[in-house]
Amino acid sequence: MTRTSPAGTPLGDSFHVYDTTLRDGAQREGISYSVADKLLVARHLDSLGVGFIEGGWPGAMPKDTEFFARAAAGELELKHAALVAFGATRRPGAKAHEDPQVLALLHSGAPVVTLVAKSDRRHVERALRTDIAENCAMVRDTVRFLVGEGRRVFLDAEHFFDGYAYDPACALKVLESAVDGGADVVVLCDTNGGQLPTGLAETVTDVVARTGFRVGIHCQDDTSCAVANSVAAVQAGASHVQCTANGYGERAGNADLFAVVGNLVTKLGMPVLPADSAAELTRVSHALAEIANIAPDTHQAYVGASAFAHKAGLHASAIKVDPELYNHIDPVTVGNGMRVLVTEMAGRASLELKGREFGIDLAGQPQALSSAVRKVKELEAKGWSFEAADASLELLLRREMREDADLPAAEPPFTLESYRVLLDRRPDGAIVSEATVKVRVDGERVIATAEGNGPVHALDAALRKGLLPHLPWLDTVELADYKVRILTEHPGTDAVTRVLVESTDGDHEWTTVGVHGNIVEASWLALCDALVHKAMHVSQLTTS
Ligand SMILES: CC(=O)SCCNC(=O)CCNC(=O)[C@H](O)C(C)(C)COP(=O)(O)OP(=O)(O)OC[C@H]1O[C@@H](n2cnc3c(N)ncnc32)[C@H](O)[C@@H]1OP(=O)(O)O
Ligand SMILES: CC(=O)C(=O)O
Repeated sequence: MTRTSPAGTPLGDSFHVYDTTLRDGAQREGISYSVADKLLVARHLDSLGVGFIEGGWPGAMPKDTEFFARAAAGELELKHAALVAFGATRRPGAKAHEDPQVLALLHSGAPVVTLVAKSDRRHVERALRTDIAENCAMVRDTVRFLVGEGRRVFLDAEHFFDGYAYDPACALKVLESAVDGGADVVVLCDTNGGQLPTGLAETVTDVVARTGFRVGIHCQDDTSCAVANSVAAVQAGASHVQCTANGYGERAGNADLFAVVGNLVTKLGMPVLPADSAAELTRVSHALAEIANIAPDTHQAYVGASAFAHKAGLHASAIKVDPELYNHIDPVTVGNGMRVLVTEMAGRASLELKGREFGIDLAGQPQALSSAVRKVKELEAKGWSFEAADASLELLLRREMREDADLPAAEPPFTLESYRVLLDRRPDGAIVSEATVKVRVDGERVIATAEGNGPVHALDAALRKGLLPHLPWLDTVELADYKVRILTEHPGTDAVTRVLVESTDGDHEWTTVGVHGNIVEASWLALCDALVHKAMHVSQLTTS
């Protein structure tokens, strides 16, 4: 079922994108938001245009209570979203208007409250240790009290799918009690995350048909189907979808907001966010990963750095004709971009496309192209890896294209005569490396020696010392990262070392690779490529 407004404008209250990053997302092992983090997350989510932001459980945790207090005091001005306080119904045998946890929800100042309630008879009887009638009274009373106080109330029916399979009448009674009390939406929760899309959709269809209630969906990701389950629920009639940024959540997580919204917008044509928001999905996803202090998942659908990265040569050959042939959407729609990766799986098309990224037109150079493909495959078989080392790949391509007089030289601005590295263990236990390099630059023979805290550091320092008077731009170049991997995958042959060097000049970063049986030589090769790459771009700037 596709719900679109005729004008393509956001669906507003007829469809809810409900974010629970700050509550369910915070239940992920390893996440601990400060109050300032929570305010920042809420601002990002609001900028995206989600309808509801569940801020946490006021009264249960001091940080959540403070978050709502600071939001109410003016630190959180929401343009799109309504702030939601989450909490449980009154306790069995208590009065809603006297239950301190219910009062904390009211006093949070949030205009919307989501109450969690048991809807599986086994939970009611064994975990809550009460009967169905009292459970339903807890729901009805608490909703009615909060609605009477002017709050909009949603009900999260915990363990709904398991409960409905076990005792449907009991599960439906809980929903009826909520609606009787004045709840706007009853949210069917796959709390244990064990559902699969077909069965879950059947239940949603059934509940919508039997009750006519406005139904929402909340899916945990224990079968890795949270996104599929959420989308299936929407197709079956749910008009409120709960999800979290990047799928953060209890155990295996929750439905990923960016994939759920990506699917609803681009596959079902449902304008569930304001018009420009889809293009912000990638940026916001990465910003929220940063705040959670979790490295972004590069393979995340829609927003991951690899979501539109193509490695196989056959893919590239079709993409060369038309990118749509191998992309399920235009990546720009969700603020992402397409990349072509060059590895041993590359063909001529991969290198031609990659060349375009570097500003090199290889289309009319079939021989250079074939020779570059052969070289990439040979080197990758020996342990080189170009997919993470664009700068070395660019140099390789330019060297293959050396016939083309218009291209800047990819030749080193210096030539090596020799280098020597010494390791000195001093009497106090300190280990110091010393390197001497002998190079030719500007027709001069230069000999330079420097110390460093390791052989590669010393080598880098000696090279810079010798070259700096001749190549002043070297002053801006810094080694930003250095990664080493020992490759032992070729049985019967000696291990080789792969070194990746990331360099920066303050404006740009570039990565180069070196492979050799000796770690110092592997590092030297990567360092040289880094400097040659910079030199090439300096000469490009001065000649253009
Ligand atoms: C499915 C979900 O993810 S829902 C969100 C769950 N989130 C959290 O639990 C995080 C915040 N929780 C907390 O800080 C604490 O658990 C609190 C403050 C809520 C409760 O703490 P305590 O009072 O010490 O109780 P405790 O955590 O041991 O047990 C929960 C109690 O709530 C009761 N309870 C559970 N669900 C409900 C409900 N839907 N309505 C009313 N009471 C409930 C339990 O029966 C239990 O009661 P008991 O103390 O009489 O045994
Ligand atoms: C409410 C909730 O987080 C759940 O049922 O999983």
